[in-house]
Amino acid sequence: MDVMTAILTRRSEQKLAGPAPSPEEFRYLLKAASCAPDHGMLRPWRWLLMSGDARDALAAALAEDNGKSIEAMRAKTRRAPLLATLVFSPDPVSPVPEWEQMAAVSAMATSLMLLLHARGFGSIWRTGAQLDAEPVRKLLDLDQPERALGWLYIGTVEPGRPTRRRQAPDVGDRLKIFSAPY
Ligand SMILES: Cc1cc2nc3c(=O)[nH]c(=O)nc-3n(C[C@H](O)[C@H](O)[C@H](O)COP(=O)(O)O)c2cc1C
Repeated sequence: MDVMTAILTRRSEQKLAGPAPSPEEFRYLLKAASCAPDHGMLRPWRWLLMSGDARDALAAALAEDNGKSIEAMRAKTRRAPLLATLVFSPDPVSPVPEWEQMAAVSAMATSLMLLLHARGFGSIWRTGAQLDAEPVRKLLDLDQPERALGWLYIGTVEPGRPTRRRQAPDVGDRLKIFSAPY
């Protein structure tokens, strides 16, 4: 799949079943995604993969935080066979400002989503108010200044579902050709 097709046909997928990439395949795709632009090549991120019953530990942490039932939270964490938590691990002493480090994480994550899509996997990046909840931080073993940036839900879109090719928006009003005032 060429890059233009990958970009125009990738969509956030709510309904995802198996199969999901194996840890080895995820690692392979991540290696490529880590070639995204990254000032200082700091790679200020890490991923935590959860599948099978291991997803229930996150459900328990979410339930502990919001007081809802573990079953209700399990229904969320089991929406895809692979749950990949994206952790931002900024380098606090680097001369590269934190916002640039965050931008590098976003570039890597977008590249990964496109690579997953090109390989036949669907994904959606989900966030929410509970990312900073103490039980979640504890489960993910987050140390300051780390913070979770969300979960990539990964799996396979149901077979036969038509592609939802995007109509690329007209962004002409966001573009100006600068001409020097002299
Ligand atoms: C940082 C980030 C956080 C997101 N959080 C959520 C979320 O919590 N729930 C959700 O349904 N989608 C979430 N999304 C997905 C967007 O809603 C989705 O990309 C947008 O609607 C455009 O749809 P598309 O990805 O199919 O083009 C998130 C996307 C990004 C980049």
